[in-house]
Order: sequence, then structure tokens, then C-alpha cells
Amino acid sequence: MKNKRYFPLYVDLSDKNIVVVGGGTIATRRVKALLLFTRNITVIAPKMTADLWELGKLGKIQIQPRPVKKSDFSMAYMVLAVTNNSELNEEIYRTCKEEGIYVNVASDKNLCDFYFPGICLKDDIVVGITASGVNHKKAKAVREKMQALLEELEKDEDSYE
Ligand SMILES: C[C@@]1(CC(=O)O)C2=NC(=C\c3[nH]c(c(CCC(=O)O)c3CC(=O)O)Cc3[nH]c(c(CC(=O)O)c3CCC(=O)O)/C=C3\N/C(=C\2)[C@@H](CCC(=O)O)[C@]3(C)CC(=O)O)/[C@H]1CCC(=O)O
Ligand SMILES: NC(=O)c1ccc[n+]([C@@H]2O[C@H](COP(=O)([O-])OP(=O)(O)OC[C@H]3O[C@@H](n4cnc5c(N)ncnc54)[C@H](O)[C@@H]3O)[C@@H](O)[C@H]2O)c1
Repeated sequence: MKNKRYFPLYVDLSDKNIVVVGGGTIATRRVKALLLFTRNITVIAPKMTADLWELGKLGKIQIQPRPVKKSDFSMAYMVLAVTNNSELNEEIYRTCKEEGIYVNVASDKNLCDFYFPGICLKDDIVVGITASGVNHKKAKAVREKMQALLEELEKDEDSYE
């Protein structure tokens, strides 16, 4: 064991406000994953990827194309700090801790109330993968293998009747 273990909590996000600060590559990947579970996502960033603009235009997420400000977290259940400015990410962490909001900082595993998992889905089966913050590439490799396994198990659907 090279790090603490985090408990895999399965939580209903469908009615909770999620604020994502940052609109780059990692924010986009995470927003796409979150959209499998909720539509209550607000992304705040002066620069957004084309995919995020498109999701905003389609009304699937709310977008705020500007720098973040402290008052943005007042209604949040969960905040993801995914900017490319680690000092700003740390400031977001401190603000959220003061306000008792769950926060995840993508640039520092030590500033995470929860880790963002690799996600595998097949119908009702939801698997979250973490490598406990130790090896992100390993988490990705396990996620790919687990997804393939779920596809394989799907073929035996009749044996679960
Ligand atoms: C699971 C996944 C979900 C997702 O992100 O969607 C995920 N990271 C993924 C990939 C990945 N991340 C990074 C690379 C580049 C290569 C490399 O550095 O190894 C790659 C590879 C790639 O992208 O291919 C860089 C990186 N990641 C973190 C830091 C900061 C630090 O370690 O302190 C840095 C350095 C940033 C910098 O350099 O500034 C931190 C975290 N990343 C986490 C999740 C959390 C738990 C991780 C765990 O379980 O081990 C944790 C601890 C916190 C959090 O962010 O929640 C996803 C794979 C799933 C998939 O593909 O399905
Ligand atoms: N956890 C992971 O899986 C993982 C993987 C790679 C990188 N990272 C970390 O994630 C972070 C983001 O990476 P990226 O590749 O998405 O970066 P990026 O450069 O693609 O995007 C950065 C985003 O931050 C936004 N931003 C900057 N200042 C802001 C402000 N004041 N208010 C709101 N938004 C602001 C920018 O507008 C942009 O949208 C980096 O800090 C990196 O260390 C994490």
C-alpha cells in the first residue's frame, strides 16, 4: 500500500449541482463522464474546448465563459478544480473546505475529498476504478480491461436469470 484507500461511494448526482472550474482537455473528459449521471453541471472558464461549447449550446450543461469567482460555489454540492493554474486550484480547494463543499483538485491528489474514477458502464452495471492516486496510467489500463470484461459478460446475460 503506497497510499490511503478511498471508499467507492455510489452517489445520486442527478439532483445535485456540480461546478467544474476549467474548460480544457481534462475538464472536457470529466464533464462527458459526469453527463452519464446528471445534467446539473456548470462549467466556468475563460477558454473552453469546442466540445464544451457544443454541449452548452445544446443545453446539456451550463457554461460561464469567464474567470471563476468565490461566489460561484455557493450552490455547489461538488466542485472540480481543473484549471491549469495550480495556485488557483489550491485557492478553490481552500474556499470549498471553508464552505463544506466536496472538492477535487486535478493537479494535486493530496487536495481531493474524492478521486475522479475511471468509469466502466454496461446497462445497470457501474464500475469505478482508482489506483489510489499512485499510478494513473494503471487506472486507465484497468478501466479498459474492465470495460472489455463487462462487454464479454453481457454475452452471458441469460445465465443471470
Ligand atoms: C482515473 C482518471 C479519471 C479521469 O481523469 O478522467 C484519473 N486520472 C486519469 C488519467 C491520467 N491522469 C494523469 C495522466 C497523465 C500521465 C500521468 O501523470 O500518469 C493520466 C493518463 C491519461 O490521461 O491518459 C495526470 C494526473 N492525474 C492526477 C495528477 C495529480 C497528482 O497525481 O497529484 C496528475 C498529474 C498532473 C500534472 O502533471 O500536473 C491526479 C488524479 N487523477 C485521477 C484520476 C485521480 C485518481 C488517480 C488514480 O486512481 O490513480 C487523481 C489522484 C485526482 C483526481 O484528479 O481526481 C484517469 C484515467 C482513467 C481513464 O482513462 O479511464
Ligand atoms: N487528474 C488528471 O487526470 C489530470 C490529467 C492531466 C492533467 N491534469 C491536471 O489538470 C489540469 C488541467 O489540465 P488541462 O490539460 O485540462 O489544461 P488546459 O490547459 O487544457 O485547460 C486549462 C483550463 O483552465 C482554465 N482557466 C484558467 N484560468 C482560469 C480561471 N481564472 N477561472 C476559470 N478557469 C480558468 C482555462 O480557461 C482552460 O479552460 C492541470 O492542472 C493538470 O495538472 C490532471
